[in-house]
Amino acid sequence: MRIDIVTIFPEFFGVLDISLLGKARQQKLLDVTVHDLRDFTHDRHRTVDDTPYGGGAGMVMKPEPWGEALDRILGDPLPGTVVVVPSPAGRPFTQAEARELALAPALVFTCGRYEGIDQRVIDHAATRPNVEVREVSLGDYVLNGGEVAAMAMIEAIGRLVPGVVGNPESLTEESHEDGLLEYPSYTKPSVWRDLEVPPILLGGNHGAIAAWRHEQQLERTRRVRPDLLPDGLS
Ligand SMILES: N#Cc1c(-c2ccc3ccn(Cc4ccc(CN5CCCC5)cc4)c3c2)n[nH]c1N
Repeated sequence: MRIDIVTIFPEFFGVLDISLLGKARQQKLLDVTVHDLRDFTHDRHRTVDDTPYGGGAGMVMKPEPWGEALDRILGDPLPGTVVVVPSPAGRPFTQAEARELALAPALVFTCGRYEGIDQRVIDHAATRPNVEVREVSLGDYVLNGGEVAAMAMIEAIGRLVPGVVGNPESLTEESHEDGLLEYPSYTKPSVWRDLEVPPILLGGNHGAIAAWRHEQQLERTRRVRPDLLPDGLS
C-alpha cells in the first residue's frame, strides 16, 4: 500500500521510521512519503494560510498550495485511491473503516492546520477520477491540526495490511474487531502483590477459557461501552 501525507510539519511523521510501521516500510509492505505543503508555495514567505472569507477568528489554509500538492500526488491515481481528510467535522473513524482502508491501493492524508483547509480543496479532490474523498474524525474533541489524527489512523490501518503484523490471529481478538471490547490479559507471575491470575487461565481447558474470555468481553462491554452491545445483549 502507498501512503502519502501532506503537512506543514513533515518532521512530525519521523516516528513512522521506527517500530512496526518502520519494519513494514523496510519490507516494502508500506510505501510512505511525507510531503511538506510549503514546497508547493511560490512566495518568499512560503505562505499557506490567509484570513477567512466572512470573518471569524483564526486563519484558513489557502487552496493553491493544496491544489498543486494533490496534482503532484494524484497525477495518475491508482483506481480506489482514497484521500483521507482528518477533520473535527468528519465521520467518526472506526475499526471497520480501518479494515476497509487497509484494502485500498493508495491513501493520501491531508493534514490541515489553523482553522482548516479551504473547502474547495476537498470539493475539487472529489472530482478527480479514481479518487474517493473521506472526511474522518478521530473523536469528539478538537485537536490543533490533522497530524495526530492521521498518525493514529495510519497506525490503525497499517497494522491491518497483510504481512505487517506477524501473527494475524492476534488481530482478531482485539477490542472492536468483533464488536466487543477485549478480555483482560495476564502473564507471569501467577501471583503479583497478592493479586492472582484467574485460576481458569492456569488450567488447560481451552473451551472453558474461550467461554470465560467471551463472558469477560460481554461484561466489560456492558460496563464501559453498552452502546457497542448487539441488540438483546444489553
Ligand atoms: N480528525 C480530526 C480532528 C481534529 C482536527 C483535524 C484537522 C484539523 C485542521 C485544523 N484543525 C484545528 C481546528 C480547530 C478549530 C476548528 C473549528 N473552527 C470553527 C470555525 C471554523 C473552524 C476546526 C479545526 C484540525 C482539527 N480535531 N479533532 C479531531 N477529532
